[in-house]
Amino acid sequence: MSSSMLPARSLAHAKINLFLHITARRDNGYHELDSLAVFAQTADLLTLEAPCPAEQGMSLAIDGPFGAGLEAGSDNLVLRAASALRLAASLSDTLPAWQMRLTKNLPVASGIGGGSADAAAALRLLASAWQCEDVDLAPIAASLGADVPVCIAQKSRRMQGIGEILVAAPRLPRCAMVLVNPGVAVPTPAVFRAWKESGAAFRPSATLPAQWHDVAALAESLRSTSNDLQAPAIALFPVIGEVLSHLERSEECHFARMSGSGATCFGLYADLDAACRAAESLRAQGWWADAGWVQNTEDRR
Ligand SMILES: C[C@](O)(CO)[C@H](O)COP(=O)(O)OP(=O)(O)OC[C@H]1O[C@@H](n2ccc(N)nc2=O)[C@H](O)[C@@H]1O
Ligand SMILES: Nc1ncnc2c1ncn2[C@@H]1O[C@H](COP(=O)(O)OP(=O)(O)OP(=O)(O)O)[C@@H](O)[C@H]1O
Repeated sequence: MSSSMLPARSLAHAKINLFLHITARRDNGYHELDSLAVFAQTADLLTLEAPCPAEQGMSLAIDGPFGAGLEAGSDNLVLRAASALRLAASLSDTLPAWQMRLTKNLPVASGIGGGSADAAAALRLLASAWQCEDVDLAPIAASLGADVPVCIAQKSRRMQGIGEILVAAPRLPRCAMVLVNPGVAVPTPAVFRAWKESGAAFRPSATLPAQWHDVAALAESLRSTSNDLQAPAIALFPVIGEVLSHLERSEECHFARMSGSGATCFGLYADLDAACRAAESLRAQGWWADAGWVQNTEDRR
């Protein structure tokens, strides 16, 4: 990448699970899923600000509304992604390192895959900066976390296996979405554990049509699916139930559910103005709320 192309930026969009069925458990303790992941308009922003000599090493600065409290050390998924790419692509130690900046707009540990989206953005940007675009990012992504593979392309996808099997999603209608987070950080392993301890049965994969023509049809289909992690997450964090009732009562909301392992919940609307009004009333509860279009739907590719 020439310095005239700097800074290089990538948006890391929030991933939302419209449904999530737990279909099996692997010997390593991970769960097999059937899930429909879509991407919200709201996003973190990752920037490659400047190259620096290799011996200085990669560095990460973090700002943004959810930046405080997020460590910028080697455990950060952005730096873990950089190391994993270097290793997998057998890159020379003499390649320049980068000063990177993460603007953290998405709540942390909130079921919308913010850290995974950041890791995927780092893989995309650094593969270009280090001119190794021909390296297959999928296995590197999978080694970083179950949600990272789907965040590479940031397109609506059916996620299966533990998240590494990505298949085409039905065609989605133009759809506005509200995201609401009540400010509790939810550790994903604890919610999977609570699901297991509840004794719930595995659920079959969902049966979906090839497309949905409008939000009402999408909502009708989603009612025959489930987020199997929602009940255990509510048992651990009852405020999630309150968030859902507020969303369900908002005007013109077709459907509300928790995403991933929570605590963020989403509402679906045909109209962006209705979604913006709902987000405003949810913010009045003291919660983080965002309204925007679902990405890559029929008329928004
Ligand atoms: C709940 C989802 O967000 C749905 O998209 C993902 O399945 C979780 O993705 P993630 O946060 O990237 O997950 P990882 O960081 O790989 O795993 C965190 C922990 O969640 C549990 N885990 C995760 C994914 C999965 N398919 N089965 C699991 O049991 C495991 O206890 C694991 O140790
Ligand atoms: N760049 C990052 N952004 C957010 N969290 C990060 C990052 N790097 C490391 N982490 C750690 O990863 C954990 C999960 O964060 P993340 O925000 O991705 O959770 P999540 O939204 O629940 O993800 P998922 O929906 O994939 O389960 C947090 O405990 C956090 O400390």
